[in-house]
Amino acid sequence: MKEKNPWHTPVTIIITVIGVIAIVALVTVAVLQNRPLTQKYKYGIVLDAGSSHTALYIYQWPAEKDNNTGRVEQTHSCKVKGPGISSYASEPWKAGESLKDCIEDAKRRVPEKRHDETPLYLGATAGMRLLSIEDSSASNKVFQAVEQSLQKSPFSFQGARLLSGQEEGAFGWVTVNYLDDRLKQGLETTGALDLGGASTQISFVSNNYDGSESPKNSVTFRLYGNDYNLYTNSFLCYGKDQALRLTLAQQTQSGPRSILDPCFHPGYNETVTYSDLYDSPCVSDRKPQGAPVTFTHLGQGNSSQCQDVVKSIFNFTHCRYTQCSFNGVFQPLLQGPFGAFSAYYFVMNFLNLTDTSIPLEVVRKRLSIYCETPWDQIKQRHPDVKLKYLAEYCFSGTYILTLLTKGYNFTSESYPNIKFIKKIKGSDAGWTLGYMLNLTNMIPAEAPDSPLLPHSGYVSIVTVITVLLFVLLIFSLRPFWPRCSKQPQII
Ligand SMILES: O=c1[nH]cnc2c1ncn2[C@@H]1O[C@H](COP(=O)(O)OP(=O)(O)O)[C@@H](O)[C@H]1O
Ligand SMILES: [Ca+2]
Repeated sequence: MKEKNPWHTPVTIIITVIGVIAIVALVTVAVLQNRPLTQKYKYGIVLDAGSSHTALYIYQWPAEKDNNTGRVEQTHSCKVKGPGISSYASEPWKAGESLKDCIEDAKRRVPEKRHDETPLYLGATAGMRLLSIEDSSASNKVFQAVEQSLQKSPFSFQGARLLSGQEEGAFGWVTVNYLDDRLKQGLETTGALDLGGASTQISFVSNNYDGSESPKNSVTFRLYGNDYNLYTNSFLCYGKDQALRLTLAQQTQSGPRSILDPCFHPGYNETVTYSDLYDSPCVSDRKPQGAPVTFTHLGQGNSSQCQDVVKSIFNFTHCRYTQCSFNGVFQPLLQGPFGAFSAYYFVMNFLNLTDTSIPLEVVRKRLSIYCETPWDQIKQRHPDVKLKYLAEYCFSGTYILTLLTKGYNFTSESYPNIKFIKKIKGSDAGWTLGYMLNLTNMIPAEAPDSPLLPHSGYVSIVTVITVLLFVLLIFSLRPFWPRCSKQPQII
């Protein structure tokens, strides 16, 4: 005789069907209710008005998560055509005009309905610092011109201002550590080395620095519940373009008609106007009297002499602190890893020297071979590179190595702690992101509460618990199950 399967009784079938429907309904509700809301983004725009050029950066972040780390990313950048805004001192309105193309570009990149709520900032660095020293009324006019132009944009313009060297250094450090997710996790931080055209910044956290020695170099932050005591210094006139002026001024003090420059390739030959060379507050007080109108700048390609010339622009004679970098500026002991960006990266990348596991001695040797290569050969090898950049890479490479080792005291042992970087996770390393995070209060002082589980973990746990409850329910109904007897049934 056939035994009747107890699972096939109407009661169990009904319980099972209801149970399955309940599970599906429960999980669906749980998933839908807690699903991350459809990704709506917010945007922010920062214009970096550097000494050599201006660049516009667009950042975006999920609208619901303003307070979470590692969520703001750069989606686009636009390079403004022409020179930096400080070059428009004699025709300020052109500084405003120059920004228009990149603003038009940004209007297309940011969804139209977000335009009026998107903050737009302009920060100017060392080029404008120099102009404000040289001619403060001209610098005010340039700021007025760019403000007028940016106010016309549909974005929420928050002002154009001059960043202090301290801010430039500190925001570069915030950017690097934010993008590396080091702040929220309270990890050891990365120092920031920024080389511009007119100034250069060094910023790092050192355990034996509490800010009491040379307070002007100290910036304190409380970020995500951690306190940071940052050392930062900006050297005005030690960006690579002004540093080149310093070495040329050094070589033209007697007002010669020509100089044989060890930092330029053999065969290099250009005419330079004295008034152009000395047209910067970094060198203007040293203009030789009675010099001719021009001098001939000849290349010699002698690396060791180039190192000597470059070294001579640093002053190591006085230090009223326990230790100094150069020019009497306090610097605590170097500590931890460093990210070196902007012109550090451009130059070392061109020279194929970004790999810092190559011993410093080998790096120096390769650079000297490069510097000694005749100018004609260099031009032939790099027909697509802008001649102004190409002519200066030997000087710039030598300057970078001298600044790092003689200036900041990196050694053969600590050199590998430096990484030459352009971008971190798709965003450019530089002060702009840190500046925007600060002005939009996007990094909280205290750690935000985070959900216990990620969304997927939450869904899995809800599902498992529901299934378990259902099985328990079935078993708890056992007394009501139809008897399943082994005895032959009477039909
Ligand atoms: O492709 C490149 N090769 C070499 N140098 C570059 C390249 N792009 C930018 N630079 C240099 O990077 C530096 C950027 O400085 P910036 O304009 O930000 O000045 P600042 O930070 O001192 O105000 C300038 O010296 C510029 O010439
Ligand atoms: Ca810069």
